[in-house]
Amino acid sequence: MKPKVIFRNVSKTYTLYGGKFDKLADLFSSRKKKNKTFYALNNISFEVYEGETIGIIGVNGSGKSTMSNLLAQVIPPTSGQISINGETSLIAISVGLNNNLTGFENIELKCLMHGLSQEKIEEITPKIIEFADIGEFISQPVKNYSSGMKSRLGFAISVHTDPDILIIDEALSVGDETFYEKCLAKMEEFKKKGKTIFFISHSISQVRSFCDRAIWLHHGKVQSYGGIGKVIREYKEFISWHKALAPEEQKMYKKEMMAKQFISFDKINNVENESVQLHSRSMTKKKKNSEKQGKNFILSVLFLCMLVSAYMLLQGGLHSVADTSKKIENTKNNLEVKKSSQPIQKEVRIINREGYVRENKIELFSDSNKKKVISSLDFSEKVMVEEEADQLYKIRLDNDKEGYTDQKNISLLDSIDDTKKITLSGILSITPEVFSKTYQFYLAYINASEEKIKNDLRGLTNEIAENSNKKFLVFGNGQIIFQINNGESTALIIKGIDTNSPEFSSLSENAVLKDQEGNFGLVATEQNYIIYNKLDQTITIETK
Ligand SMILES: Nc1ncnc2c1ncn2[C@@H]1O[C@H](COP(=O)(O)OP(=O)(O)OP(=O)(O)O)[C@@H](O)[C@H]1O
Repeated sequence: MKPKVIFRNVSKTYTLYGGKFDKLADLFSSRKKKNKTFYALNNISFEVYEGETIGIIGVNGSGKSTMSNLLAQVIPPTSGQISINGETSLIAISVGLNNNLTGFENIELKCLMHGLSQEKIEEITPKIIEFADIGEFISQPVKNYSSGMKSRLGFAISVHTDPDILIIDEALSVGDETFYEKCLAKMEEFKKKGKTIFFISHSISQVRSFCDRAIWLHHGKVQSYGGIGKVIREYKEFISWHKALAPEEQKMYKKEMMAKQFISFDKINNVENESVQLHSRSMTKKKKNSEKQGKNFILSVLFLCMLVSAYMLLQGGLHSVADTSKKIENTKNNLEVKKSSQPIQKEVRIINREGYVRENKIELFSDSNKKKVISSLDFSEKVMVEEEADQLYKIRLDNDKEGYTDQKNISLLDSIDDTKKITLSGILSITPEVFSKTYQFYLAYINASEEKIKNDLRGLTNEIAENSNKKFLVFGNGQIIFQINNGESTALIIKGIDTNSPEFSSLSENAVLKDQEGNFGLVATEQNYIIYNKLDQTITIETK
């Protein structure tokens, strides 16, 4: 039988920047910063056949969504070969639907993208609407939908366009039980037709009940691959081992694993400290022995060793790395699983107000225990504060990502003292001439569509995409940049600001929000917010 999907030594790397300002500095300045390359997936190989249902499991950040995006050909691999024989369709909560279009329009658009004729679209639209079952919302813009509704519509469209390969990324986790059962029935129908399904889920019971085989991803590598029973057993063993570690050991383990994702595994294989490997490895590793050790690699290993030594010293010889390994081996027999004490009921206050990040590079945690950092936020990033409990805010970002951060890191927008107003025309002397002479002309294009900016403005010299939703349009010698989010300009960035002038001091004195070090500030004018970044000598202008 011919494989439907083949992955051969596939890797996906990302360049990690310190923050949006670092990225801008790197893109536009001649002084290049040293940014890190991160392996989200490293050297992945497998084959999947017609009619198979493959579960993809792994803890947060292990590479599941990266894998689903590669499968759906939404992103290209950095290296290796992917061969896909058939039409793929990805269903994920935040992917594939255009937020500004209505449910109806999204149906038409997605069907057209799948190459369906107008006649076929007319035939299946009522079926999609019936399956999605979101009532009147079908004629509302998708941005007004709950995540459950998005998932319903996404699933309904995808299964009705009849793809050969269906990729379901956590999309069923937000639906209710009736919808979940309806989806399962549809997936069974798919299986019977001999179609291939990739099912990415945190729910082990869903994966077990539905999949034939599974791939367990762990820190960007295939930790186990094969029959569903075997893979789930190994994964669960790992989870119990990990849960039994003390919080400090968990942190240490994660740090070590992530450090490996920053350098080539080929290099690391030669000197990999076996003591931190998991006890149950079933996959075969390709050994490469003759790699030259580069300077960076030696530094990284030294750094790792220093970290380990420092940790062991601090803990007064708590455990050696070898001990940790033994501990893994003897998890079930010797380790006492720490029982959490009675959970303390925290009082939750509903906030639902917009806020600004008030320090640069604050940590966003995945849950209120603050164990896992999921991203870092830059000064002045706008967030929606949903609730507060125990001086911790639960916040939502523009891309619908949610997380927790300390209350002190966020200023609620309506609590910002907006009275210290200054005018934009009053600070033009600190901006480069190319902007100050015709600033009103440029300002008129904040909130304009990308298309309009490109049509109307001359001198576009560069276009830099940060991801599928966000890009920068660079004009002239790079001093005028429009930030585009989802096809619309959301901010105008001016580079080459004179930060030594008295006008800049007055700008910073009037800041209604400032970071502690005084490098970043937000200033309110009658119509705009101006965010200055002293380090990069930029101001970012947004409309209020
Ligand atoms: N565009 C990106 N730039 C930088 N790093 C990224 C990017 N996308 C993903 N990553 C990183 O790659 C790793 C794998 O991410 P991915 O979203 O694939 O994990 P996941 O297993 O789907 O996580 P989760 O279960 O939380 O959804 C993570 O460490 C993530 O931070």
